[in-house]
Amino acid sequence: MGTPTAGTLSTTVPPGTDAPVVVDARGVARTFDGRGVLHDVTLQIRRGEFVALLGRSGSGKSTMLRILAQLDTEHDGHLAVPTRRAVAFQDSRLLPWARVLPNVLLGLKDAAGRARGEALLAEVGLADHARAWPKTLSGGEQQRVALARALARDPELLLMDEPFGALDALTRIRMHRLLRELVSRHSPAVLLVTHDVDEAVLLADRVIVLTDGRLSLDEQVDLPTTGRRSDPGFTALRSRLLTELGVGDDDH
Ligand SMILES: Nc1ncnc2c1ncn2[C@@H]1O[C@H](COP(=O)(O)OP(=O)(O)OP(=O)(O)O)[C@@H](O)[C@H]1O
Repeated sequence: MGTPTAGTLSTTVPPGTDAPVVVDARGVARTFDGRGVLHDVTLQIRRGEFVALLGRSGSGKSTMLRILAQLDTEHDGHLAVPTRRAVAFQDSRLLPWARVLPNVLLGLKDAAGRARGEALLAEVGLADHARAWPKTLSGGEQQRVALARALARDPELLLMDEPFGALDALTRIRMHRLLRELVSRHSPAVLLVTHDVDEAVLLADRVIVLTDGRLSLDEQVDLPTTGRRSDPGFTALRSRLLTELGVGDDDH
């Protein structure tokens, strides 16, 4: 159970969870031009755990994600992450000169990988768009392809940075549903960076908050997976998180 604290919080896993640790970050710190952006971040994520990372703009969320993705290795502290990891960003980053299926299969060399890629494209409902060019797809469809591409790598760790940030509200709801299905089927550990408190509480098993580069809250989401929004605990947790982010309920 997490408790809001002012200083650095060492994150722990729920009691009784004995799944192996897939992300082990201890005392991670990052400075840019002498300015501290992340300070002493300690975070463990276990196999199959879905963690949402919230924080105000500039709190260091994307910096943390880039470090976990090892796109940024210029940090201090200890970090262990699995080799099999995948990243999805707000823009789908599909290669414009390759059709949809080749985008999903990019870098997958063996037959099993290619079969997994084709199956994933079907799972995101886009098998009939296999030969389409990315630019002919809607934003939501492009994100579905990006998800298929990420999961085709059979990642132990799926890192997502505001993947639904540019989508309209209805498409976002459909993407939430799809992501939940995909994650329960493929069980990667997930770190989802989001601005959206509702998205975090709807999707995650655990929510963490970065405040000025420090983990300031770490809380299990103890809510049923279906009908979550209508559970009384939903509003309570949402409200605690908004307070932690410095936004009153009335402002939202
Ligand atoms: N490559 C960089 N060079 C210099 N400063 C950087 C660099 N990357 C990030 N920063 C700074 O680090 C701080 C945290 O940035 P970061 O992108 O991690 O925040 P964030 O929480 O993801 O914000 P947002 O929600 O607005 O995307 C910001 O002040 C940003 O300007």
